[in-house]
Amino acid sequence: MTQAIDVGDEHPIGDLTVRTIAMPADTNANGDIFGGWVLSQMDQAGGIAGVERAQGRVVTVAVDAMTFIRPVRVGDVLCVYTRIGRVGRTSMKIHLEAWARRFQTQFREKVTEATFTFVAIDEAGRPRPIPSEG
Ligand SMILES: CC(=O)SCCNC(=O)CCNC(=O)[C@H](O)C(C)(C)COP(=O)(O)OP(=O)(O)OC[C@H]1O[C@@H](n2cnc3c(N)ncnc32)[C@H](O)[C@@H]1OP(=O)(O)O
Repeated sequence: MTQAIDVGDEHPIGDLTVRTIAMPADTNANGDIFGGWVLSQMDQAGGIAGVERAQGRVVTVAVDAMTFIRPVRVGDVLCVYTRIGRVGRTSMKIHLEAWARRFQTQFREKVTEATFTFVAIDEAGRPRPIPSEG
């Protein structure tokens, strides 16, 4: 695979957690990809990072500062990067960035960013303490 070229001065921050392709079924009436589809990919990426950090089941409790910066189009490869932020007793903030590698090009652009809060839960769905790292 050829190296991506980031458009502008910014580069992705965090671990690449989800990488997927935007398909025609995910479009809105404008022909662009639904914001909800992108949000869903970010939620899944946050869930993966959250389960790893919390060593078990987590749920999304809040989505903050969701910003849609640029549209995603059919054929773009969506790459979601995650970074664990503040960890509380049972909850944690996960910072997410989604970048689109434009269809059949090397160019990659940041399309969305957000901070999600996940809560670690037990088998009964009740909050449980997040283990310390390591
Ligand atoms: C509706 C849906 O389907 S959304 C998609 C999937 N998500 C879900 O189903 C989650 C539904 N929500 C829940 O099950 C519950 O709200 C739970 C289990 C997440 C939390 O239950 P609560 O009774 O609110 O727990 P509690 O008040 O003890 O809070 C637990 C932690 O979450 C944090 N928290 C609760 N609500 C919020 C919020 N709106 N924003 C940020 N953090 C929050 C608390 O500060 C606490 O963090 P800490 O332990 O690190 O200090």
